[in-house]
Amino acid sequence: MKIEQTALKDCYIIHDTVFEDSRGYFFESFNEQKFNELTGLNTRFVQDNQSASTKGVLRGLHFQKGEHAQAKLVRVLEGTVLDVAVDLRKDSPTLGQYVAIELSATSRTQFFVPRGFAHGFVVLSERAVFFYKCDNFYNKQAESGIMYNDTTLNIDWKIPSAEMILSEKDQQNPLFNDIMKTL
Ligand SMILES: Cc1cn([C@H]2C[C@H](O)[C@@H](COP(=O)(O)OP(=O)(O)O[C@H]3O[C@H](C)C(=O)[C@H](O)[C@H]3O)O2)c(=O)[nH]c1=O
Repeated sequence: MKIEQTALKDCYIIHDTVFEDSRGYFFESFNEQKFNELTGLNTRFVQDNQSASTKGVLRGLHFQKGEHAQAKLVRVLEGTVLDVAVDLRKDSPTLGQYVAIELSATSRTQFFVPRGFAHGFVVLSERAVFFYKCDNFYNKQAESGIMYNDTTLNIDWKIPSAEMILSEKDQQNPLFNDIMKTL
């Protein structure tokens, strides 16, 4: 397992060590000791989530507020997505900046999104199965979001908005500048 820093503090790209042989492949998809040693964090994940989506589906940008904030370790089990993490940490010098990374079942790359970030992804392949570990439990009352096409964030999602499929909820997410007033 190797980790790669990003421009946003504590937001890491993880490259797993894959053992391939004539049968196929094996890799440790998560090892708490190695993860915390390499990141210097003390993360304990408590909930795993999985979703399947067709091409163009955009889930996000989502986050949970306050004490219910979640760090997420995300990866793709099938297909390809563009995954995006936005820094919402008020004291961060990179507040409002984002990292976008293509994750796929073939690359097996993982992406760690710390607490204090909004997170979302858009599906680039015909179908994608998305799996992620969370270090805090789901709390519906603490859920919040930001419009994916907020011009302040100016995220390049790589596909036209006309091709995107969003939930009713995600079509009505607040804007970054408005939500930051509530945090
Ligand atoms: C997130 C979550 C949802 N749910 C229920 C609530 C709804 O009845 C249903 C679908 O929820 P939602 O439409 O919010 O699912 P996504 O749009 O995939 O939401 C996720 O999207 C992006 C990618 C994220 O990073 C978040 O973890 C998460 O918000 O599952 C639960 O029961 N537990 C949960 O942890």
